[in-house]
Amino acid sequence: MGTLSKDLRVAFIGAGNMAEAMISGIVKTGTLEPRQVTATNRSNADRLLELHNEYGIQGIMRDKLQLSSYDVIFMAMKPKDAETSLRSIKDHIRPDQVVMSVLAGISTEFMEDNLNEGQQVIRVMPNTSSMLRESATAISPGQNVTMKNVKLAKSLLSSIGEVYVIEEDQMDLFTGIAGSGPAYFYYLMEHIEKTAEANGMDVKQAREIGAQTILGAAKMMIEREETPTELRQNVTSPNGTTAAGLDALNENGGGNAIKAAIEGAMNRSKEITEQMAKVTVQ
Ligand SMILES: NC(=O)C1=CN([C@@H]2O[C@H](COP(=O)(O)OP(=O)(O)OC[C@H]3O[C@@H](n4cnc5c(N)ncnc54)[C@H](O)[C@@H]3O)[C@@H](O)[C@H]2O)C=CC1
Ligand SMILES: O=C(O)[C@@H]1CCC=N1
Repeated sequence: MGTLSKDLRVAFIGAGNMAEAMISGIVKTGTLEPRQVTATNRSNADRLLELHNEYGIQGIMRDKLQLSSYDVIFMAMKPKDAETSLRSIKDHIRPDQVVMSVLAGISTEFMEDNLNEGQQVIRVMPNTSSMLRESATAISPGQNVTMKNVKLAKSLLSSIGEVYVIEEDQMDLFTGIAGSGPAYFYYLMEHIEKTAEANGMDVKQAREIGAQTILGAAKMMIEREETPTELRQNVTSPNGTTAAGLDALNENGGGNAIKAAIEGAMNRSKEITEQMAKVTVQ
């Protein structure tokens, strides 16, 4: 990916978990210098100071933020605050500035409807592994965005992990798999720890062992040619321990639970889109 300009300036509106994960990835990889990044929120000055102390970035209260001096403006508040926030920025930005939203369920159409005609927008779905440069991030460009700014988005976001340009109608599914996905693995880990502890192992040791096992399996799927089914079969000896484990997983609805989790998150993303459309119509 191309080198980013030392003059590029990026603002995060909303300074919560997702903004921090992205800021950490962007700054700690040296992709942008801390002076190029600003975070803002409505009223929590302590939080802005915390981000300044940790990453060296600027923390500026929302009413003091000079929006016109940023090339990229990340919307990183909750989806319910999207409409008010978009409307509050629309008359303070130029069409050549690009608004990138990480908000689940907020469509490029919704962004464009709540900003001025011709505004460049990109819908982004990262995950919190951005913090360690391991996000799986999707982007879907809006209708006014230039190729130059799509390239800029790819360069900037590749500093926090892998970037996929996808059709926007796949964004809800992507959110179910990757945006929400880390939580499924943390939930899995919580159960590994509980089970290990109940069977006499130290929790800290169980966490290390479980995490190394998840990491190893993820690397096998990325680096090897075999399909997940082949990889699973390679672990599973006839009448062995894995077969017993997988039988128990299936008897307890393991496969269905994974499908339900992804579709549950996907459907919630669609529902947010529908709810927001109703809000705008009223
Ligand atoms: N947490 C995650 O794993 C992911 C979150 N997202 C999206 O990121 C967004 C933020 O999520 P989190 O960081 O987890 O939430 P959070 O609750 O940790 O942070 C939200 C932040 O927005 C601020 N805020 C709210 N309204 C504002 C306004 N009008 N102006 C300025 N700041 C405002 C809040 O003060 C807070 O700092 C959500 O829309 C979510 O869909 C997307 C991908 C993954
Ligand atoms: O739970 C949520 O709504 C956000 C979006 C994807 C991950 N976290």
